[in-house]
Amino acid sequence: MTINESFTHPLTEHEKTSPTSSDATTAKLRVENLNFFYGKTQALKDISLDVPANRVTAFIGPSGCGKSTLLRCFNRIHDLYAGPRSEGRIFLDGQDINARSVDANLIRARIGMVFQKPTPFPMSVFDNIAFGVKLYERLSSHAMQERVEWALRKAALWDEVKDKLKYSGQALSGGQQQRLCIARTIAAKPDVILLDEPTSALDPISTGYIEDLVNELKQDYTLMIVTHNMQQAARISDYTAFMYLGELVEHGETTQIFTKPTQRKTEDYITGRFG
Ligand SMILES: Nc1ncnc2c1ncn2[C@@H]1O[C@H](COP(=O)(O)OP(=O)(O)OP(=O)(O)O)[C@@H](O)[C@H]1O
Repeated sequence: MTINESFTHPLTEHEKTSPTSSDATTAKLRVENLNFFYGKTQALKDISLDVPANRVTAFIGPSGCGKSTLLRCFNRIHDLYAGPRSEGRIFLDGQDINARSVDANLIRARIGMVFQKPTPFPMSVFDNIAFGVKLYERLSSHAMQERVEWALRKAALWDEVKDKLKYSGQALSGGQQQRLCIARTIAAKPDVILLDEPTSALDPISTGYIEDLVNELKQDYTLMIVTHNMQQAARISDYTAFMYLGELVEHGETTQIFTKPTQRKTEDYITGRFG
C-alpha cells in the first residue's frame, strides 16, 4: 500500500459539510483561525493563510514571533509533547489534518520536516534514507536501492556520496549532512517539505547548494521555509509571510512584500528598523 492510498481516510460527515473545507482544495494547505498555546502562553493568534502548491513560502519575523511553532503545526509535531494546545483548523488538500480519523504519522510522511541543525541518524548514509522509507513502505532490496539513489540525486548529493553509502551519515560535512536530511525527507515521497532555518548552521557554499535545491524542489513539492535571512527569503521564496508577536501581519508575493509592503510593521522589519 502506498502512502497516498493509505492516507485517503474517508472524511467524516462534519468534515464533508464544513462550510470552510469545501473550497479548501484551492490551496495545498489552508490555515483557518489557528490559535496555539504553550500552557498559558499564546504563541499563535488567529492565523489564517493559504499556502499555494509547488511554490516556496518563506516565514519571516523577529525571534519569538511564532514561525517555528506554526511550521510544527503543519506536521503535528506538537502532538508528541504534553501541554501544547491549538484551536482552529489546517487543511491539506482539503482534508483536516487534525481530524480524529487522520493518523499523525501519515501526516508526517506527507509533510516532511528538515531542522536547523543537521540531524543524520547514527547509521550509514544508505540506512539514513532507507530507515524512513521502511516505516511506510515495503520495498524489495533492488527497489530500495533505486529509491535511495533517487533521493540522493534529488538532493544533489549522489555524486558526492555514491562511493560512501556505507559510511556513517554523521561523518559527512555539515552541508552534506543537511542535504542528507533533505534526501531522507524526500525519500518518503512527501507532498510538502518544511524547512526550519535549514542553512543557519552552514557556510555560504553549502547555503548556496541548499538554496539551489529548494528552487529545484518546488517543481515537485510545496515548500515552506523559516529564515532569519531577509536576502535568502527574497532570493528563494515566491510568497512571504511576516509574523510579529504571534500574529500574521502580512502575507503576499515576495516581490510585493519586499518592495511595497502594505503594513508599516512589515516595512520597518524588512528595512532593519527592528528585529
Ligand atoms: N516548548 C515551549 N514551551 C513554552 N513556550 C514556548 C515553547 N516553544 C516556544 N515557546 C514560546 O512561543 C513563542 C514562539 O516561539 P517560536 O520558537 O515559535 O518563535 P520563532 O519565531 O520561531 O523564534 P526564533 O526565530 O527565535 O526561532 C515564544 O514566545 C517562545 O518563547
